[in-house]
Amino acid sequence: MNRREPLGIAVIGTGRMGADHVRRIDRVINGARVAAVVDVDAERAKAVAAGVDGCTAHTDPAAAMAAADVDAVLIASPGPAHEAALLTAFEHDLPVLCEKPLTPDAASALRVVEAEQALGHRRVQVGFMRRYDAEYVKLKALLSTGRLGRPLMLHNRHRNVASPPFFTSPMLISDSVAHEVDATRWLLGHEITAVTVLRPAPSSGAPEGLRDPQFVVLETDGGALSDVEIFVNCGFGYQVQAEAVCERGTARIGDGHALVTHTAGRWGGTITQDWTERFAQAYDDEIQTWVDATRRGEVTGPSTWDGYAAAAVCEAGIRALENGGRVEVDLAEKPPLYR
Ligand SMILES: NC(=O)c1ccc[n+]([C@@H]2O[C@H](COP(=O)([O-])OP(=O)(O)OC[C@H]3O[C@@H](n4cnc5c(N)ncnc54)[C@H](O)[C@@H]3O)[C@@H](O)[C@H]2O)c1
Ligand SMILES: O[C@H]1[C@H](O)[C@@H](O)[C@H](O)[C@@H](O)[C@H]1O
Repeated sequence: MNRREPLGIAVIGTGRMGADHVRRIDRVINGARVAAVVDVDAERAKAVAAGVDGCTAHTDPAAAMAAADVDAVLIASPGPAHEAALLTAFEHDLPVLCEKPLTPDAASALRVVEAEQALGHRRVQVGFMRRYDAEYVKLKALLSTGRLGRPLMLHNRHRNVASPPFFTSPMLISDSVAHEVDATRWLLGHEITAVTVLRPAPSSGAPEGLRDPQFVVLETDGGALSDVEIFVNCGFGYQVQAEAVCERGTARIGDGHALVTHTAGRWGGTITQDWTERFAQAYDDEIQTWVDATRRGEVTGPSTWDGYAAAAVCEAGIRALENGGRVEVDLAEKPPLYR
């Protein structure tokens, strides 16, 4: 498809992320418009549609996808609703940007992989936006030059101010560490083969019963280790940091030192408070890249396979969290469509 018209996008789910993507497509992105929004909460869908010229509001994803002016779909409903929306998009053979996680577990993610294979071509980009963040892109580029030698370890820190009320202990892995799982696979070009989850005493700042923080160790088929401190009720800020330790040096991102102040006997800066702030540019670049590729008739970026691989690693991580110890990742064979 080499399009002159702006791409008409249906946004499924108009909560925090979906509404932000609607604003982005409407005001920031070139070559696209929000043609329809969908939410099981009809009032929410209507309120979001009301702010966008020519946008219709729906409660049923299938009705929106069948609309004549819908050319592509952005899925931003909760993870458990993704599989149904993806399969409906495949019925209409529509290009999709699906927010992470692709689906919440490996079996459903594999069903999506199989359904896309049955179509015979890639249709999905998964919303692992770190691949579009300027700092992650620089780190990846540096590692790719080989100047620092072979990466031996990655140290990751992922901290949220507070978790939402529905957050469970396994979701620290499937919803949050999923980002580091993808970043590790992408930065190193390795598959993750085993996961160990260590459980320090929960923070008194975490809701009763939530295992927060957790310390996750990922082993890769290239012999590297990637550790992740996940702490979703740290209380003070949104921090995402990564340090690569290589044979001849280290490289670190995410210190947030863009602006440092010195005043009244102190020095300091500010800490971002959530992902919409920290990754604003990454989301813009992610969606623009998706729109541009879709208008050229191409599919780029993290694939359904990447979404499945992350789900399989997270599933092993959840078993490691529940039973303690180390759990090997059970990964299906990679189909030719994704090689
Ligand atoms: N990439 C990132 O950094 C990032 C950040 C936050 C959230 N997310 C992802 O975005 C997605 C949405 O998260 P959120 O924080 O916006 O959640 P949210 O709870 O704020 O919003 C979800 C919305 O989807 C609606 N919904 C529920 N089931 C639906 C269905 N079957 N069809 C249509 N709408 C439905 C809900 O009514 C709600 O309005 C999740 O997959 C989440 O993991 C990604
Ligand atoms: O769904 C959100 C989102 O993916 C954020 O990027 C992450 O920092 C949060 O931990 C997670 O709950």
